[in-house]
Amino acid sequence: MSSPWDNAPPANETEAQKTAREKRELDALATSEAIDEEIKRQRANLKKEKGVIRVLLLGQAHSGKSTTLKNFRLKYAPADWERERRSWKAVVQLNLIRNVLSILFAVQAEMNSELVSEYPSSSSSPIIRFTDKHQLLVMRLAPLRQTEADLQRRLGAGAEEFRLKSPSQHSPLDAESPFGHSDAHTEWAVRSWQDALESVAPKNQQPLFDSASEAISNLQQDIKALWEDETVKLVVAKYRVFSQDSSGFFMPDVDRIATRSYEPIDDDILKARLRTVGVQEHRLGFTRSSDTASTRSSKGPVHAEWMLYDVGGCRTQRSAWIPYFENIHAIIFLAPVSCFDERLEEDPRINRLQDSLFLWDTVCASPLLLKTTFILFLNKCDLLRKKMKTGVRVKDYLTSYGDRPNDAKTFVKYLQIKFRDKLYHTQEPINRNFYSFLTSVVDAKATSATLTSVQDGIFREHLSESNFL
Ligand SMILES: Nc1nc2c(ncn2[C@@H]2O[C@H](COP(=O)(O)OP(=O)(O)OP(=O)(O)O)[C@@H](O)[C@H]2O)c(=O)[nH]1
Ligand SMILES: [Mg+2]
Repeated sequence: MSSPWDNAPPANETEAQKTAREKRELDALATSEAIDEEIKRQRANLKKEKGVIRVLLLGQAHSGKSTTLKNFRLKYAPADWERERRSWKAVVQLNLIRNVLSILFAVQAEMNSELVSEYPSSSSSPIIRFTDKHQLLVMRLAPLRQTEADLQRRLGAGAEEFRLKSPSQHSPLDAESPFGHSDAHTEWAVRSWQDALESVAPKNQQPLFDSASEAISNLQQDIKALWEDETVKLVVAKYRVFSQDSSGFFMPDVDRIATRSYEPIDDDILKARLRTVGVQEHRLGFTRSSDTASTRSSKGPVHAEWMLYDVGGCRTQRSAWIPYFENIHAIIFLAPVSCFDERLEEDPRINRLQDSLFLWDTVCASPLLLKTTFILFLNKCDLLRKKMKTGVRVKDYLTSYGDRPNDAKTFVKYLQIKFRDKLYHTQEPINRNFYSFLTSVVDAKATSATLTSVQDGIFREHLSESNFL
């Protein structure tokens, strides 16, 4: 197509025709410039998108992936963090209600067993005797079941507990086969973490007097009485109500949380448990001065965009990870170290630490990830330290640990080497970028320092792909 400037104006052009032609030409020029601008903008966007550093958070369910993501947002996206703060209220309330209902479940099971047997289950265990007070507490707290159902409906699939179907023998990447069919897609189309939070976000800045807050605050004293009761404590210990994982455990905070005006503090948000369903994308922007960004750069401030992908870690969700392996710059792999004596929720025959090691093996062996930076978080060190003090022996669950000292420090060192060796031995000996950290990602202060190192490491490795301002 010829440009409006190609043709000379006709010789017999009138003044009116000349004005009209010049207007047409000016319009055409403006349109052409607008198109050029749009192309330039799109190119810049494309370049920007190309410069995005993509980071994938991997690990089994409950390993701490979403909690790590929360730490990234707390540190690098404080405005988003503040905007979402009040939406976490519903999640914390749901976690607290689940704590109460778990206790009630155990109390009722014990009450029923009292009816069928006159004898305590073991002669060494203390005798549990209920009174009318306990019957009354069970009755008064029963409406929390309805509140749980309401909150769960508002929060969506992430708020649903995992339900065991039929465990079968399979690879750690999938319920059926590493790359084949699984029931992941049945859970795929549900709402994301952000959608879930938006659905419960307060519509204005006024305190939220919703029905859940009302119900919980009305029962504050009963919840407290249940938690502090000596007989109930025996039941909680006997049924190991909170033993496997302390995820979303808020019972000691009843006074603060079970009030109408409750607003979550940072620690509550980090502790709150909301299962990730599918894969969720979170964009983060970093601007740093060149001297801290990299020794290789002598230019001004460096701007980088990161896309963090948080995935569901449950076995049925893992096949959804594979498409994200392509073009990924870094993987942050969460391996919870306190779970060496625990079993997978979705397949109770499998030890959780073994599952983490298998999963790490499988991920390291992927040919798509040869140039990817591997960052290992040996997580839940706080829970490991507590567990080791109770005298649980690692070698009873991990025979290869042998007669090494049964303390947290020796054990995490042992795991650090085990994971590192697996990374270096799964492929031809090539230089793979590897960093490992001992973490407790519910500790925001300590995690902040770790994230600075992580950011430095990824920046250094992938600086050429970042944008320079
Ligand atoms: N004490 C302690 N709790 C932790 C730690 N890391 C995570 N948690 C808690 O463990 C629970 C599960 O953590 P998430 O971050 O939701 O786990 P996830 O890996 O995202 O799990 P999925 O979404 O199911 O794959 C949450 O309640 C966290 O607060 C830790 O280092 N120490
Ligand atoms: Mg998650």
